[in-house]
Formats: sequence, C-alpha cells, structure tokens
Amino acid sequence: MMDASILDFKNVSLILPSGKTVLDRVNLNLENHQSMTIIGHNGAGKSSLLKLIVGDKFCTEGELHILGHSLKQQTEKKSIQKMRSEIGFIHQGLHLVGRKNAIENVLMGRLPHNQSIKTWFGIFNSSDYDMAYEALKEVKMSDKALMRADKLSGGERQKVAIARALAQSPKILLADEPTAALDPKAASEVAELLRQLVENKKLSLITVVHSLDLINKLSHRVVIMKQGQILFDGDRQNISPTEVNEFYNT
Ligand SMILES: Nc1ncnc2c1ncn2[C@@H]1O[C@H](COP(=O)(O)OP(=O)(O)OP(=O)(O)O)[C@@H](O)[C@H]1O
Repeated sequence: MMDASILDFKNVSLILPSGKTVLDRVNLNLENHQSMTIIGHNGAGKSSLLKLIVGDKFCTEGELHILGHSLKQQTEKKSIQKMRSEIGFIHQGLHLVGRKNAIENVLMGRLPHNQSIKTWFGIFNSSDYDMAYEALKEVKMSDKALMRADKLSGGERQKVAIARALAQSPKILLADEPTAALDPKAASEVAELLRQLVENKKLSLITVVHSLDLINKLSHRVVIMKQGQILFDGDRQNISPTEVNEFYNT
C-alpha cells in the first residue's frame, strides 16, 4: 500500500459456515495516528471486527490490509506474527496472570519481539525489564511493580494491562471494552489515561465501547455498527446524543 493507511477494509464480509453473516460489506479506513471508537448493540459484530484486525479470523469476502499486510486465510503465519507484534491488544475482562506480579505481566508484552527460548521460562534481558518498567511508569503504576496482579484493584489491573500493550511498542492499540469491569470513577480514569497515552505517543487507538459517555473521552471519530454493517462513520460532533440514543433504542 502506498498511502498512509494502517487499516483498510474494502467490502469485507465474514460469513460463517452456518451461513450467518457476521460482517456485511464493511468499508473502513484508518490513517496513521488516527483513532476511532466503535459502538453497537450486542452481536453487532464489533468483536469479530477486532478479530479480523489481529488475524484471529479471516474475511470470507473483500480485501483487508493491516499495517501493509494483506490478511487472508492464505497469508503466511510469519507475516501475521510480524503484524501482531505491532498491535497491542487490551482485552475485555482483564486477562492478567493473578499469581504473577505487575512487571512480570507487563513483560509478556515483550514476547512477540523476543523469540529467545529463555523468555518462555520467564527469563528476560535487562532491556526488556527497562521497557516494562518504563511502561508501568507511563500508567503511573511503577510503585506497584512487584505486587501480585490478584492483589491489585480492577482499575490498577486494567492499567497494568495497558502497560503490557505499551511494552510491545505497538503502532496500533486495540481495546475491547477496556473499562467494562470498572466502577464509573475508575472507568473515567482509565479512559483519560488511554487518551493521554495515545496523544503523547502518537499511537492509533481502536476502542470498542458500550457506555456512551466514554465516546467523548476516547476519540473524535465514532463508528456505529448494527447487524454486521456500519451505520455511521464520522466525527462525534456530526451526530447528536439524541440520535445515538435513538440508534440504541431501535
Ligand atoms: N464462531 C461463531 N459461531 C457462531 N456465531 C458467531 C461466531 N462468532 C460470532 N458469532 C455471532 O456473530 C455475531 C457478532 O458477534 P460479535 O461477538 O462480533 O458481536 P459484538 O458486537 O462484539 O457483541 P458484544 O457486544 O455482545 O460483545 C453474534 O450474533 C455472534 O453470536
């Protein structure tokens, strides 16, 4: 690809073997350093869209390019691994290893960049430790680096999950409902942290959210999905809260 697109969906559909259409002729483009927030009802296809972006699933129709890689069933595994190393995924539901401490969890973000067999036994080199510590500092959690993940609060665990994605030195950050498990105060704090990090580090952020009030915190661009299709894709100023609410109630 010659343009600055880091993500390019052209008429992308995902149809399951059962015949169910999960994504229906999706056209979506994102340029470097841009962000977007995706909203939609349960089952609209948001998580499936994220799975296509990281190569966990492949489109059955259309064309998909991510960070210059064409993604389809036949794409070489090596090419998918290279692309994945440049995408930090902050999962829904705080996927941390409870018995490991914060910095050990963050170090897992270095795995895609470090194929040494030692890393699979938890032995990382000092530059990996430095990057992990730096990432914890960025989310203001360096003082809790040695605390077990299962002793941290929900908001702190989510910050560690963000640090793990940052330690990967990603070009794109994907976040699937990053504040879903948090109380409103912690949710607002984590959303603000994500916004600042994306701005300061000039990353691209693609976030799936459920709560409408988070949209304003995370990005100007809003994508609304329904039944596998994109109903709206534009600046949040071009859609009123009433219209968004109407969409949610239909
Ligand atoms: N492997 C699968 N087998 C059967 N159905 C699937 C599969 N993957 C996705 N679907 C269906 O495709 C639709 C879209 O699912 P998806 O998880 O992408 O939606 P979503 O918008 O992320 O929903 P939620 O907000 O509930 O997480 C749903 O109806 C889901 O049941």
